[in-house]
Amino acid sequence: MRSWYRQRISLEGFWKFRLDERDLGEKENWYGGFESDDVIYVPASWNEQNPDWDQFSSIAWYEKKVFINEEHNNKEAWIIFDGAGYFTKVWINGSYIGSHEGSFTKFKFSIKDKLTFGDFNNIIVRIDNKPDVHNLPPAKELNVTAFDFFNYGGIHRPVYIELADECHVEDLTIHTKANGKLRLKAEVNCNEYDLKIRLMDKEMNNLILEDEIKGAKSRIVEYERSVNNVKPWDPESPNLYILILDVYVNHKLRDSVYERIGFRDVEIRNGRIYLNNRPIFLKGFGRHEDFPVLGKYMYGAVLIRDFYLMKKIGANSFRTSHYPYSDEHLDLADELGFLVILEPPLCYSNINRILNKEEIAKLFSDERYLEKAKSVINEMIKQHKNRPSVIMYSVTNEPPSDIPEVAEFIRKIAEYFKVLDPTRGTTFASHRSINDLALGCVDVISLNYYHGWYTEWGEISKGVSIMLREIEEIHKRFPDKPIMITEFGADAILGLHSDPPQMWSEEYQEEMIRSYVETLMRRDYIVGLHIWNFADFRSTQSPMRSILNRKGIFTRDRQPKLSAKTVKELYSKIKTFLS
Ligand SMILES: Cc1cc(=O)oc2cc(O[C@@H]3O[C@H](C(=O)O)[C@@H](O)[C@H](O)[C@H]3O)ccc12
Repeated sequence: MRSWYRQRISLEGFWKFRLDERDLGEKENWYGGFESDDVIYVPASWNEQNPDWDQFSSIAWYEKKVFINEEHNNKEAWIIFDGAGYFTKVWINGSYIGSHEGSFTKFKFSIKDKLTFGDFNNIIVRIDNKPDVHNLPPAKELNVTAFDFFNYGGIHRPVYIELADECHVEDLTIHTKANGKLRLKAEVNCNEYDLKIRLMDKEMNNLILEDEIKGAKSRIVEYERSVNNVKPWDPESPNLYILILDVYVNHKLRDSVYERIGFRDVEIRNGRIYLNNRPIFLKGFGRHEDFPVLGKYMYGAVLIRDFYLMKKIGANSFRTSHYPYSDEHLDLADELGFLVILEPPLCYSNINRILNKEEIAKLFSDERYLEKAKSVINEMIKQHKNRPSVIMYSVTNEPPSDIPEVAEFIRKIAEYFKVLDPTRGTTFASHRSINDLALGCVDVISLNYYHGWYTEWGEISKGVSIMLREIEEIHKRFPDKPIMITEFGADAILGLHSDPPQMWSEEYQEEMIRSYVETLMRRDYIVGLHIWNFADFRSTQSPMRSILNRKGIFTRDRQPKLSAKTVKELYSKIKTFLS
């Protein structure tokens, strides 16, 4: 939910910063203000802003003074973090405001009672980024993690103060259909009010629908209408509309919020994914939010480059591997017509590095762990539920679901997704292949394969035959479920060449991607291919990685490797709509 009406005070810029490795800050009352000569920029992770902070994965404090005008007195005020973590605590003017766990979802705290209007206010943020096996995703040490990406810490995404009238919209859920059906559910914090609903084209030139609900008294208002002549949203024509909701009390405007929506249908049936009643093929990438110096912040210009590169290469989709991406990231997907598989930060690729089988079974059977997973899923869906680009949820990445307790966990969270959002399908990225016990719990089977890299290394064709045999076996077991390959690829160091193609060379990566795509693109039960990865990204230090994971077909600074040209050629042969 967004607003042009509410006022926002950006807290982007330089903040005072202090490392607190020994956890002294709370005992020494740093929340009232602290001494430090260090400066940091927000938004961006802390690690690469100073080489001395690069390997720092503990507690750090941020401080910034902000002037709040007298005119905002009596308003509702929130401090909103688009993403910070892992564990964030906030104080204003020495008073504790609240805490939040998790780095990749938006969270906010009401601060109106703590602000001083017409004066400066001191904002203090404490971030604890210590690895922990109970974190989502789990980690034991900076370089011993269940996930294959760098454990960046800090205020990674924008933070701001938002001011609204006491009488305001709390939440807005919008459901649409390609035939113009529009359903809306608003949660309004107000006693008696009128609502004005407007639908406009994306450019805001034409008013398509205007309606009113007079004399509403309840907190929840539902509305349904059929809109004539809407243009459906799809990757070829990503037609967006703006839905505006105004709240009036005694004819006076008190709040106005909006969403950018698209009219589209997604269905999974008969072994296919249908968009607007037409079967589709997902061609694209697993991605990361990762960029030099910025860490986990994706600057708008970098996102623009990424989306134009993805378009140029013929991709139509991506997965938010392995955590929900920023609003800006998904705004561009809505705008440029990318189909998104949205994934929460439940990533377990290397969990056996940090827990044994019994410990894994115990963790995944723990009710508190399930509740924590549900909580982050809830936040993720709340934030991105109205996006036309999001067509499906990947409930987890590479869980050890050959263990019955883990399969049961997946069944429960897949069910929870349906409770929160029955309009979208579910999948999860499995790397247990034929041994996975949870493949039947989701609508689409997604498989990650590295035969030819982690196994059958140096022997691509042997790897491809094994992969194909396993997929065919899975298809036999689940003949009605669509299958997509959510990860396949090989590391390549830019400029490393080899004839014949050998591992780590650009030629080996090119041959591996070509072999996988050419083998899989013509099987009619395969509904998507996502190459791992769009671009090189930073990972944990290990003998398996050379600072970066090099499976990108672009480098970390977005220059093409040899395989980029091949992917363009291959993807041009696959149509988005299969009929
Ligand atoms: C050691 C290993 C073997 C294997 O067969 O698969 C596999 C998968 C791993 O993680 C996934 O693959 C990507 C990669 O290794 O490049 C990761 O970057 C991605 O996040 C994972 O989904 C790791 C290790 C292995």
